[in-house]
Amino acid sequence: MQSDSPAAERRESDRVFVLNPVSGSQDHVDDVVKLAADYGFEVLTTEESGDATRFARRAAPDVDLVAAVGGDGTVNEVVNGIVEADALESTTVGVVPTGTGNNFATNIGIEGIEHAFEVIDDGRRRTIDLGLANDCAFVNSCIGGVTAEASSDTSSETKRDLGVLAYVKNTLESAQEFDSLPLRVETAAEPDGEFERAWEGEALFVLVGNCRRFTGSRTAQAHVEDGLLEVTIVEDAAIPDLLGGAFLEGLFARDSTHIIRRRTPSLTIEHREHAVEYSLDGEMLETEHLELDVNPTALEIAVGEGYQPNPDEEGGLFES
Ligand SMILES: Nc1ncnc2c1ncn2[C@@H]1O[C@H](COP(=O)(O)OP(=O)(O)OP(=O)(O)O)[C@@H](O)[C@H]1O
Repeated sequence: MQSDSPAAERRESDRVFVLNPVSGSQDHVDDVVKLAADYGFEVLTTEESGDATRFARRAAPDVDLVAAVGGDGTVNEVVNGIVEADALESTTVGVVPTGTGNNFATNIGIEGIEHAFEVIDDGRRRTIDLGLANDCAFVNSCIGGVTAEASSDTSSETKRDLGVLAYVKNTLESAQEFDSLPLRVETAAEPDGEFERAWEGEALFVLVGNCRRFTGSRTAQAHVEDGLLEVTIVEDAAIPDLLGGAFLEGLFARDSTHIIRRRTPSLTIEHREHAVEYSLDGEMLETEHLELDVNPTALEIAVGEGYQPNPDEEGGLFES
């Protein structure tokens, strides 16, 4: 395997922290740098978007662990760097939550900055599923149909309380009219022999969760070691329901005629006319044809004591 860094340039530490100084409220840099020095970990600070991927790609072949210090977007960049270095098997990912939403960190039981250092130092390790969208990796979710403008307008408080539903809520409240998406979504057969299915129609949003479920409630974490993605299609026809005063969280939590849920190891999403903007853990990807897969239990992560692979043993709302 080829490495970007010459063998002579061995790292100072076998754990490298990739720090995004502009994530979240941006007041975490001094604390993180001090903690890293106390623990003897190396810190690489990003200067622009894309640096976290580059730093992780270069460091991964030489180290045991690369930690993302930031929010979900930084985790996504770091994981993609490790994938590009072809170093998934030998690299653990740590997460220090200094972002705005920190959904992934919450899902894996990381409670704060100091806790993250303790977990990275000697906490549990688990291997979780890794989502792939047209060969780009994602850990939490892939979302189509929620506009980038809506994302940037959403307040941090709403984002923290509702996660991705905050964007949906914001879009519904601010948009004068909705551009529905004429989509065809094909979900593949489950490993246990369930047959494949296709859905075709006008969608408002398509939400695909690996470590994320779109109920907006306590069980917002999906089963992340089952080799499956949880797909939620919100049909255009759901708009009157969504605008009719129904609590968004409640609507997503129960069955609805216009909300389709599937669990599948892979799927394709096709737009009949033009490219759609998808958000992979908050990082944008524009394409007409999206292929989504799971690389089962491919990503080793440092998890907190509160992490549960399967948050609800009952399986809940999803059909295969
Ligand atoms: N030094 C930098 N300057 C500008 N942008 C950066 C820098 N480093 C990283 N980025 C970009 O910042 C973006 C946001 O980062 P991130 O998602 O980690 O934080 P957040 O949006 O505050 O948190 P969350 O996604 O959890 O709500 C990412 O797209 C990343 O590429």
